[in-house]
Amino acid sequence: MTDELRPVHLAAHFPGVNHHTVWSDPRSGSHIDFDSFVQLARTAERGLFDFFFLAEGLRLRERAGRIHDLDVVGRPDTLPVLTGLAAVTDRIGLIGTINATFNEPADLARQFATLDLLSNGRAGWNVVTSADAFTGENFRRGGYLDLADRYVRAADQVAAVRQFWDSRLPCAEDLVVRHSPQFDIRGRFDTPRPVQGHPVVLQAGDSADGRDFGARTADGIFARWWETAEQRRDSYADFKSRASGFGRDPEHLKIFPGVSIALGDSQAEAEHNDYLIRKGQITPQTALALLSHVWNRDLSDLDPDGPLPSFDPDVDRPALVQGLSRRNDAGDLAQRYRTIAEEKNLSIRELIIEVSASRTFVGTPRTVARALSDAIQDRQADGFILVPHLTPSGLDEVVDKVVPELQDLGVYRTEYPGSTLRENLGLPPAGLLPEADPAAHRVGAPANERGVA
Ligand SMILES: Cc1cc2nc3c(=O)[nH]c(=O)nc-3n(C[C@H](O)[C@H](O)[C@H](O)COP(=O)(O)O)c2cc1C
Repeated sequence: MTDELRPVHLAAHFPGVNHHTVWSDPRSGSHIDFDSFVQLARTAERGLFDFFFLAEGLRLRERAGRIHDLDVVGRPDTLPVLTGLAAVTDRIGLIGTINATFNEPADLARQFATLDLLSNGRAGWNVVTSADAFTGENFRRGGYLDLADRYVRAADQVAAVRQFWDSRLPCAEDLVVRHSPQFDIRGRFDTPRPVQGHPVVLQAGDSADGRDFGARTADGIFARWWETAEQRRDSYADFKSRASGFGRDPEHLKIFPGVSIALGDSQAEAEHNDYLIRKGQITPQTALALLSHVWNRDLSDLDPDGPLPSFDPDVDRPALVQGLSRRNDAGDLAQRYRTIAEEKNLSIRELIIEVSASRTFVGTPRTVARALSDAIQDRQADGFILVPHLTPSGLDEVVDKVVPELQDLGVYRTEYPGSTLRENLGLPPAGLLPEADPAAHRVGAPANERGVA
């Protein structure tokens, strides 16, 4: 890799509860069969991606009290899937999104330590707060936790989990004690220490509190990909300066926005393909569902090929769509939609297709590789989480055609540089690392063998 150029990192997002999949494409496969997870993860590993990524949706979305019939209907639980993938992959990182709101530190610490052990140091946890009461109703405590407390608990949760990871084998010295507003723990950890010391922690959540939490605590951010280059630079710089403000080296906080790629043999063909993909994603019903979310009104009776509604969004009533972050900027967004629709004479569906374009890199493998690299050199991101429009074959072309171009540009690895996810991401060691001597893990080994002073 060329020294002066910043490297491009890539990750693979397995599509979940969303409208990214083009179901009308005959190549669309199952989002539930384990074979689909295996195929996508192995493709990403062939492309030397840093990690395979699973988002989390703990409750199917609903609109006006009914299941959102355009979503994938459920999916297998994150950690068992990643654990299964650990057995059929060798080098790629495995990052799972798990909320910090409804779980207990001892459980999370055991689960991610185990994934790290079984994958030989490839585990990562994407921390989300998912604190809407609707999701919370699935759990023992009901709605649970005001918005204002979400990140208080998340910070406490991650700190407690790391405390467990840092504790050693059962012995008197290693009581895990934590008395905090969220937890009252006096326990012991029964899982061997993670290979990475601390598995990698990402964070997703974009409010000021969310950004502060991520900048203070995480190794990386699953970030939004803003519409303009200036917004992306600002957002990137904001995360980095928050990290510096917390006394951290900003290079140790990696920014990974989620983006898509549409390819063609010429720019014109790529643009045509991109339009077909977005048209396949934004079906007439999806267009109306997305507009209903912004307007906070049920607009399913409108004509998707007709104009935007003349009335304004209803920002005062309870959220119509449950399980999806509410648009706090609905008034401004509706105004923007109107301006674009009027300027370009677009129907509802055409407008939603138009505004969904900003997340996609469109071009030939060569121009897309250059654009990805340019965004990294321009400090808009440190890497990308690629969201394919097809499962499980949606990254084949990227790996076969874009990765070699990135390598040609001198911005992409030709082999994995390390053996752990932390090493491959260029992150420093964290937490207590296990002793080289496996006997040190033996229960009953003398304290000095276990490294306990
Ligand atoms: C890029 C991104 C990805 C997210 N992915 C998930 C997810 O997979 N599961 C989930 O429950 N919440 C997810 N969230 C929601 C956040 O955890 C959080 O609940 C939400 O963004 C509201 O917090 P905020 O006000 O700090 O943004 C995601 C948020 C962002 C910005």
